[in-house]
Amino acid sequence: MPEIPEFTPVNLLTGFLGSGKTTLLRRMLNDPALSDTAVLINEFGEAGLDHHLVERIDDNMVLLQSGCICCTVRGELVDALRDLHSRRERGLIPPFSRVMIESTGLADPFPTLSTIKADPVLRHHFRPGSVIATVDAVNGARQLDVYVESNRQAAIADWLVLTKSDLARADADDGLRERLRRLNPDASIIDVHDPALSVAELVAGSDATRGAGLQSASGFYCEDSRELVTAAGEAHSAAFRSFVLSVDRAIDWTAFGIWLTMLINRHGERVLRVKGILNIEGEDRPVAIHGVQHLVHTPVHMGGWSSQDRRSRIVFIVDGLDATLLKRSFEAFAVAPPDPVRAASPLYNRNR
Ligand SMILES: Nc1nc2c(ncn2[C@@H]2O[C@H](COP(=O)(O)OP(=O)(O)OP(=O)(O)O)[C@@H](O)[C@H]2O)c(=O)[nH]1
Repeated sequence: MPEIPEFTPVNLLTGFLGSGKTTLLRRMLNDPALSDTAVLINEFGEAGLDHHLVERIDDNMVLLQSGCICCTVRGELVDALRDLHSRRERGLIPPFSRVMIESTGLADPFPTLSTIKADPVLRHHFRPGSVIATVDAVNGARQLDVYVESNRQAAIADWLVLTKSDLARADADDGLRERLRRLNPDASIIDVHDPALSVAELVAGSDATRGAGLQSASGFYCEDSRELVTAAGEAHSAAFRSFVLSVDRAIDWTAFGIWLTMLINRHGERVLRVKGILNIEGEDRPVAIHGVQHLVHTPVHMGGWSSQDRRSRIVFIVDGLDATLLKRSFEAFAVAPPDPVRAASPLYNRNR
């Protein structure tokens, strides 16, 4: 039975879209040292997938959806934390001694942490814990150039965890580290593949560095989307949109692959994130797909379906792309048509 601290630390796992937050969270939750962790997952989009991708769904896991934790769903965050505390007090859920929040890839960490300190109930039971920010070694430099959210996340972190160094050019890592060091000299920088990385240390953090992070970030503000100012101070109109494509029928893998490749080749810069759980023809298990701008990760077979709902769902977060056109092209090219149509279609007979 874990010891319940007087003030339960609330750790924040932040980092830009697709930078590896859920992957790191899964690793943390698999570590016995962190088994007594309640988890709040916040996603920017119409349909959250991360709680499926973590492949752990229980009473100590809460999904905060349909908005960004630092602005539109801040009230939901307060309610969720109060509810977790109340259910723990009444013995309705397994006791937990820390909370981990995985924020959206667009969230400003500062309002989330200040919410915990400002709320009249929460501040008696919880305290801000360490902030862990994942930074993608492939896309991170460009994201820092263009998206102010990425700078805010890195500036407030106690730990900057470099991800995807295995996919990046060897020299990309040095430049990125240097840049992160200038942005946040107090943070510890570690590569996610470094054998010395201890997830228990990540959550321990230090009050001293956290205080510095909070102050340096206090001038930042959050907009859920739309008009933003870049780190360089230039006006930047970022039309972030999130939408989900959902399909009842099984998807033809070849047709889908061609469609996705064409989309990324043409519009990769503007596809900030694509992630999906797909029901592929001839496969019993769901397949998870991930893309971040021009980088498409190797698809992964998941353990199994978590419910009877076997629809494919693909979440997009785009910057200035027309969702209607994208949906139309998806339906035209990527969705497996019913059998009689398929038989007559050269596209769907390819590679068979
Ligand atoms: N090769 C490699 N792939 C990684 C690494 N970290 C994450 N990925 C992959 O990157 C993709 C996105 O990872 P996620 O963990 O879902 O990223 P995220 O930050 O949670 O994404 P959002 O919640 O959408 O912002 C997945 O395909 C991961 O398997 C890494 O260090 N190396």
